[in-house]
Amino acid sequence: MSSQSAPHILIVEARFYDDMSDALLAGATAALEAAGATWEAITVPGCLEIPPAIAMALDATEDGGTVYDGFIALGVVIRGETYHFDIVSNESSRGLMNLAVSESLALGNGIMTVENEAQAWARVSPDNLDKGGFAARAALSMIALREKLGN
Ligand SMILES: Nc1c(NC[C@H](O)[C@H](O)[C@H](O)CO)[nH]c(=O)[nH]c1=O
Ligand SMILES: CC(=O)[C@@H](O)COP(=O)(O)O
Repeated sequence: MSSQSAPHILIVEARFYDDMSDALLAGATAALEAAGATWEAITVPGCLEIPPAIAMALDATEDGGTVYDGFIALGVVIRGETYHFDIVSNESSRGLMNLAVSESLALGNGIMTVENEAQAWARVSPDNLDKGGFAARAALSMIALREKLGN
């Protein structure tokens, strides 16, 4: 991205909880639009699918597809009765971190890993902790950093 053009962001949202996903997306897009960034969003079933979706987008870019200056991962993981919470939480985070480091991605991680719905709502709501907006601002900050570093 040249310093004159607006950053273009890919939002990958896991709509496991539709209403909470709406809140995260509202916060993230409000932050992007406030910064003058453009964005597009794709949806995956759950947070485990977010890292491979980003990898697919990167592959498509290499094949002449859309260039994304940054990425935002949005989702909610709520602990249930089994170890699956740990798998979904830890593996989605590991996948995102592996991609971000290996591909030098400007990535904001807006995946909430919480114990219950009350904790989730406090974090997804744009008029509360607004973690969707925070993830968007993190991605934008990393784009600016990458520009400053010259790559
Ligand atoms: N329990 C939650 C999941 N589980 C689904 C996985 O993310 C994945 O889609 C499935 O294992 C098929 O590969 N996903 C969430 O995003 N949030 C949850 O609370
Ligand atoms: C985080 C999850 O995968 C969770 O929703 C699954 O619930 P459970 O552990 O009760 O199967």
